[in-house]
Amino acid sequence: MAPQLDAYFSKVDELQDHFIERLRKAVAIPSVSSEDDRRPEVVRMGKFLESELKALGAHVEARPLGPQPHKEYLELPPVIIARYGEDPKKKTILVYGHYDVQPAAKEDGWATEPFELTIDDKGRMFGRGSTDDKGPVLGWLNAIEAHQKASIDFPVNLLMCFEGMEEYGSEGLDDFINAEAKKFFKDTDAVCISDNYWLGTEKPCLTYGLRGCSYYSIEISGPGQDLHSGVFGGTAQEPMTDLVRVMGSLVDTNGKIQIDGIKELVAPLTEEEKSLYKDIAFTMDNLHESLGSKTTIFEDKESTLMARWRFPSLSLHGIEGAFSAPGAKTVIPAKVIGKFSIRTVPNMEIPEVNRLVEAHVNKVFKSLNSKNTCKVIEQHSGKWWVASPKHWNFTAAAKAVESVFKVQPDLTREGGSIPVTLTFEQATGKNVLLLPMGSSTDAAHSINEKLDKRNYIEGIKLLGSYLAHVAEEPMNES
Ligand SMILES: C[C@H](N)C(=O)N[C@@H](Cc1c[nH]cn1)C(=O)O
Ligand SMILES: [Zn+2]
Ligand SMILES: [Zn+2]
Repeated sequence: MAPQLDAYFSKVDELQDHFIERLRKAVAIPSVSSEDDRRPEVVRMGKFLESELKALGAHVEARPLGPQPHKEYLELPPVIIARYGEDPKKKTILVYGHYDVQPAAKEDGWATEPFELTIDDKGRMFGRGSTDDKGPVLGWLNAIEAHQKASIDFPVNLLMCFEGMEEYGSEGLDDFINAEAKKFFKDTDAVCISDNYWLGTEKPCLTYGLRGCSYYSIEISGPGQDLHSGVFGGTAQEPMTDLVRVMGSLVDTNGKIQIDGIKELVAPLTEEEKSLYKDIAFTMDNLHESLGSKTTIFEDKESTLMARWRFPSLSLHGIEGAFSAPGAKTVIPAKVIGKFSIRTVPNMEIPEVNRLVEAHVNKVFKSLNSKNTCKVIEQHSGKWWVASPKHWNFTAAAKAVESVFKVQPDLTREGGSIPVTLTFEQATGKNVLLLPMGSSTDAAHSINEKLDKRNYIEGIKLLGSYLAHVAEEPMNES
């Protein structure tokens, strides 16, 4: 190992308590992008990053994105962009992350307060955003600080782009990235995103593919107001009765999407691709552990990985306007909005998926012969992404994994979505790599989200080591 990396790793170990305190401060800011009344907290989180970056000597700008589409009364949180280093002899790496989080409330079933970082005796650091994506975002800041405190020259110029709306479909960011591609991001040689997870708990991976996500709502309304079911039950057509039928027609218990035409859009599976899955370090036990049960659709790892990475899935998320509190309220909701999303894969095109979804919902609703009104709305869509893992950007990351974890990483795709990945690739024309920090058991988006202390600290080493290897890799584009 290069002596400089050795010194860097030691400094990261020495500073670990300080880095955990930084994460504690970040988790304490409930920057939930999907809740209107939490918007000031999202802005506060952006300001926190801005001041931490300034303290590290980075050039920082908070760029406004204007009003939120469909919610013009709300300003989008700013994108925090920063530059650390401006040496023309060094490569320039653009890193992206998000500082917003999914909603969380103790009543949802959290064992600890979601916005208080709580560390247990196994070194698990619980808190909303710990793994998605505050830990990885702070990882870049921590890497800068460890270089400074170890008096090691920073190996690259670092451009940073941290957004506050990722969990709400990255509203406004595509236009921003396209507008800045030839300005703030013009020197970019490669892009790195740390916002996904290892497949298991022991072996790191490099990720070269993501599914897209198209999110819809179905709005069914009828009565002028909520009704007493004793007075109106049996006399009024009920929106909820229609909605559960329409939602129930979208997907079956084994995850099979029931919308005509969807499966025909999926790229056929080749024999060569099929053979890739058997060598991936992943077991059904890994899945059972992260799932918290054995209620899987498939019994084998190959089918499971394919279902997660290269086939579409449709998930039902919830019903707005429905009675959901404990107890037994005898209400007939007047208007209900069902939410679902489709994870998309090559070669599914967004407009075609939208057309098939709309046709299906309208057909099923019509078959109910209901006098209620039904509308399907596309909330947001992001396209799938698949890149070449043979690029020097991936080679540098693989060497970094070996230097920190002493293993060769698996090359994986991911079931989740990071809509701007493709935007960065297209806008900069450069290779994008996903370099995860967290593990499969981190429960991102769920209750009891956590990041293991080991993943955080070794992850900071990984990010710094990646930058050191990037500096040394010849730039043969492939
Ligand atoms: C993988 C990433 N950490 C993530 O959680 N992304 C979200 C992004 C999203 C939200 N709506 C649509 N896409 C996800 O995959 O759900
Ligand atoms: Zn994320
Ligand atoms: Zn997320």
